[in-house]
Amino acid sequence: MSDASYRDAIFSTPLDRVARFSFDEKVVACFPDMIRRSVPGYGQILGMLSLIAQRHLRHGAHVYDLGCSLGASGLALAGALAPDAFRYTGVDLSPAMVTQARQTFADECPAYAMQVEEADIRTLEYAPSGMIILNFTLQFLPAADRDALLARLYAALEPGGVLILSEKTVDADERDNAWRVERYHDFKRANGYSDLEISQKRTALENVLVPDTLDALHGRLKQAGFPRSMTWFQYLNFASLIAFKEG
Ligand SMILES: Nc1ncnc2c1ncn2[C@@H]1O[C@H](C[S@+](CC[C@H]([NH3+])C(=O)[O-])CC(=O)[O-])[C@@H](O)[C@H]1O
Ligand SMILES: O=C(O)C(=O)Cc1ccccc1
Repeated sequence: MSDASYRDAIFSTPLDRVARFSFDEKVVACFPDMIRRSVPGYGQILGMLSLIAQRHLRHGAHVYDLGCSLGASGLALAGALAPDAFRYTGVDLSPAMVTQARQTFADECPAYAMQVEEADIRTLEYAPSGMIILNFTLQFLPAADRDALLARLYAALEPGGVLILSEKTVDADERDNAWRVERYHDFKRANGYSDLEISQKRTALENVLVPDTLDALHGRLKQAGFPRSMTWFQYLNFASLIAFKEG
């Protein structure tokens, strides 16, 4: 069964050497469980994405979902909007994610215009769009590539378009950061992860997921050309921002 989803147990046994985290077949097989148990507010962010789309998208506009993984944002949009309300392009670099996302759209919403491309979002040629979603993706790019991508996305947005940027964040203040990270680990423990799983995943994500501060994220958006951005959601060290291209 291609769309079976398993409980995330990737870091549950002691590993001699913890490899860098990667979005491979093993992660794909348990990804829905992993992201739901590891990202505070993930479901609420997806729910709000479709309400934001309903308010901001002109009828028939194009939506990009960059680093779409299994296409959860696309499914949320298709669950709330009519088939002719939008056209969707999900983009991901992981072949295993792309294969599974395509299958999910074919099974779950065949009447909708849902495309999935296997590509690097840093080099893709962008078509004009009304909404661009970066749901926990920018954090995986080398820091040096982030501003250039955001500037290209600003250019691709139509006047009146919006960018949604969800990210794990870090606090500039060390004590605040320690408190938030400790409560995040409590959140993971409450969701069934052991101390070993928490610690090995933390090692696997070192230098792979490099979080910015909220201030740095707003600064990047300004630098990219966005005259206005807001943090519309925050839960511990996870946040979602909206940036507007005035039209
Ligand atoms: N350069 C790149 N180009 C394209 N894709 C990339 C690149 N780098 C990483 N990715 C892809 O970005 C995704 C990040 S997960 C997004 C969750 C999803 N948005 C969700 O709402 O479920 C975040 C997480 O797991 O925390 C992975 O699928 C990578 O393959
Ligand atoms: O689990 C973590 O520590 C996270 O930061 C969230 C996450 C979720 C899914 C893949 C990678 C990171």
